[in-house]
Amino acid sequence: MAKIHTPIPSLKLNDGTSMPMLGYGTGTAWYKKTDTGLDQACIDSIKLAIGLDYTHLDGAEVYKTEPELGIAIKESGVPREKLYVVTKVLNAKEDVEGSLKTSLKKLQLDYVDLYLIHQPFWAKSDEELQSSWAEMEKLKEAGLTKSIGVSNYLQNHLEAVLKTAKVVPACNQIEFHPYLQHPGLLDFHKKHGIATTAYGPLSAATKAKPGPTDDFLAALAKKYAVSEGEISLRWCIDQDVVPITTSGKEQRLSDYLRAATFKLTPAEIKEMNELGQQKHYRGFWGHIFSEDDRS
Ligand SMILES: NC(=O)C1=CN([C@@H]2O[C@H](COP(=O)(O)OP(=O)(O)OC[C@H]3O[C@@H](n4cnc5c(N)ncnc54)[C@H](O)[C@@H]3O)[C@@H](O)[C@H]2O)C=CC1
Ligand SMILES: O=CCc1c[nH]c2ccccc12
Repeated sequence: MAKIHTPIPSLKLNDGTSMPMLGYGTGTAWYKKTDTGLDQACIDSIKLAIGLDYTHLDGAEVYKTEPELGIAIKESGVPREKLYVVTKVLNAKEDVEGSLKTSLKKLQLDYVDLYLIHQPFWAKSDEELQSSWAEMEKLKEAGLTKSIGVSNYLQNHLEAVLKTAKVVPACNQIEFHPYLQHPGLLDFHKKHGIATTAYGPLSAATKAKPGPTDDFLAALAKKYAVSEGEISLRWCIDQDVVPITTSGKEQRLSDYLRAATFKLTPAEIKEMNELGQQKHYRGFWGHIFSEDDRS
């Protein structure tokens, strides 16, 4: 398949590093409940994504796909430094350094670009959030990761971390789409220089349908001659949010790169946001977040 050569833009993070503004995720479509051995389809899909020019690769220890990610990176032939590799520790109460070292071994890498605490819900107190963050700071200092960040943190979790942090989290990876816009949390991120990365970015165009954005998504897709998925990705990028998507389908992966080829107008973003606010949808962690956690 021919490559689309409009480069994916990068977002400058608060530690001076740059993050490619479209990620390929190895979680939802490839997640293994139990360790069933290497998944060749997952390896092939990651290699395909890298071949298409996806450089931002999102993993996590809990997905059990780090070995596949490591093999795909090796076999892709793309130099390590051209890739942006992310992984996550699920429960930062335990040995965070040991978790990262295990992940690096599985990934066959010396360092990751970004290491995230996957979620804050293991912590029973602010002190636990703060001491786990201090452990993350040591990993950055040791060069095992270029950047450190968090995922699924609410404003109160970030406030606790920031009280004692020497390094401000580089990003917070959250579920983000028109039906889950977190306006308060995004303002807080901006105020503190924390980048937002988005999982579930396609939700309004896929599993959260039908909904109030349906007609507008369709109209924008027609206007820009792209799919509703690409509109959803661009809606993130135009708000400085980095979407992480995934697909086992080559055509979809290739098409998503067209999100780099156009720009929504401020009026279109405003209208999408207003329509999206008429519905609430959360696809992940719903058993843990309360219905009030929409900020
Ligand atoms: N930090 C966290 O707690 C979480 C992180 N993630 C990360 O984000 C990545 C992407 O998350 P997703 O929710 O999968 O992102 P997404 O919203 O981009 O959805 C991608 C899924 O939608 C499906 N899809 C695409 N086009 C479609 C269409 N036209 N009709 C129907 N279905 C379609 C794809 O097959 C794929 O399974 C994960 O792989 C993982 O790396 C995901 C969930 C939670
Ligand atoms: O990262 C979020 C999605 C996900 C996929 N598999 C698991 C297992 C445990 C927590 C979250 C997830």
